[in-house]
Amino acid sequence: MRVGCVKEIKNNEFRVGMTPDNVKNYVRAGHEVYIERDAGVGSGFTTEQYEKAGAHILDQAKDVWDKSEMMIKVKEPLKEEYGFFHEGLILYTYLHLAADRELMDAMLASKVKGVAYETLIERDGSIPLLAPMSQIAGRLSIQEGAKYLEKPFGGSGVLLSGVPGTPKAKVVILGAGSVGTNACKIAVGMGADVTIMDINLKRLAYLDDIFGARIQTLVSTDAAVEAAVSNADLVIGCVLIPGKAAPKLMKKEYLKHMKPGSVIVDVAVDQGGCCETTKVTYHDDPTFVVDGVVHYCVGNMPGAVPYTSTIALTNATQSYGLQIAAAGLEEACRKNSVMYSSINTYDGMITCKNVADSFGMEYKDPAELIK
Ligand SMILES: NC(=O)C1=CN([C@@H]2O[C@H](COP(=O)(O)OP(=O)(O)OC[C@H]3O[C@@H](n4cnc5c(N)ncnc54)[C@H](O)[C@@H]3O)[C@@H](O)[C@H]2O)C=CC1
Ligand SMILES: CC(=O)C(=O)O
Repeated sequence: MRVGCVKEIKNNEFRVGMTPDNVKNYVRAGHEVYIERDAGVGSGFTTEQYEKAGAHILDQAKDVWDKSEMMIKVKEPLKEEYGFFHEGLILYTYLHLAADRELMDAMLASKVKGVAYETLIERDGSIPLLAPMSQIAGRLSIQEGAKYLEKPFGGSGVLLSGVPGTPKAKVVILGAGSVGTNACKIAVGMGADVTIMDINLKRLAYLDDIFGARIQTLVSTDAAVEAAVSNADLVIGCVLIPGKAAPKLMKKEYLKHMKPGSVIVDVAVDQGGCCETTKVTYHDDPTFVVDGVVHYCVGNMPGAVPYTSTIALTNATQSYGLQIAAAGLEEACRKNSVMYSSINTYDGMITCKNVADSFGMEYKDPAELIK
């Protein structure tokens, strides 16, 4: 298969979809790989390394898109890239379509086969292509939250750990999945007073086993969320229903009961966010204030640590990518049926139920389309 990888063009996005090591493995498997010049420099990989690994280097992104039967990216394509779509192209990347109607319409119109990292669900319920970035975003969420609690950054001036004789900061984490668990780990490590909430009792039991008496676990109900966040210094929003727009657990009215200068990091912003007041921000201007509460809503948080993120992401994406390249998307799904869950658009149809439901549109079962 002809496989391509372009430089990411999202604001302050330095990750790349393939490393030189990945290129080597695709080439070894008999595929042709096309890389845009300088695609990997932000992550520390030179064009010479890609060339040495066996890639064809092209100067223009358009040429890479044109050559590719499968495009391996990190972030959802931006408007400037929609014109490069062509019928039958396999687009293997994060898509987050429930939060991006325009992208979905462009993919349907051009009959792109959209394979979304974030909806590939393994038999045990895990989301292996989302997990590594969730681990990173979860850890970063506390780092960023701690920074924006500092007075010069608009925060209330609370140190997460406190010091002997002062209160610790109260951190409330909404969602106890990959992001939540990693946020919890760092917040506990930094000595904060941590509460983590979820609707999944098994997840709460797991965290209780891991962290013991160092954290408070709570079932997430409207009343429990309202009570917990009204005392919080830092709220991390990280709930997910794969493919769907995030549920709005944090109502605007709750902000009035929060302390001025407290901080919300809405990691779930890529699925529309779990706060009513969330709007997308970027690394170059990551925060805004509503009712005295600082909001950090960056949709590509791992892009800030591209060296770690690119390696972590491609460690996970390579094996599924190689399966697609070897057999074609259809045969790869027949051989490994979990891959159906990753197909969001196919031949002009929406093939992820939660994406279709988010827009009230028709859903087609990919397993029926690809027999
Ligand atoms: N902004 C960024 O840069 C990044 C954002 N993310 C996003 O973070 C979000 C969370 O991802 P993961 O932790 O990997 O997902 P996950 O599936 O591991 O965890 C989500 C948790 O939310 C819980 N949940 C669902 N509905 C809930 C509700 N009503 N109340 C309380 N809990 C509820 C689920 O039970 C689950 O435990 C996703 O939207 C993901 O795309 C992930 C990585 C980077
Ligand atoms: C999950 C995602 O969208 C990201 O890592 O940017």
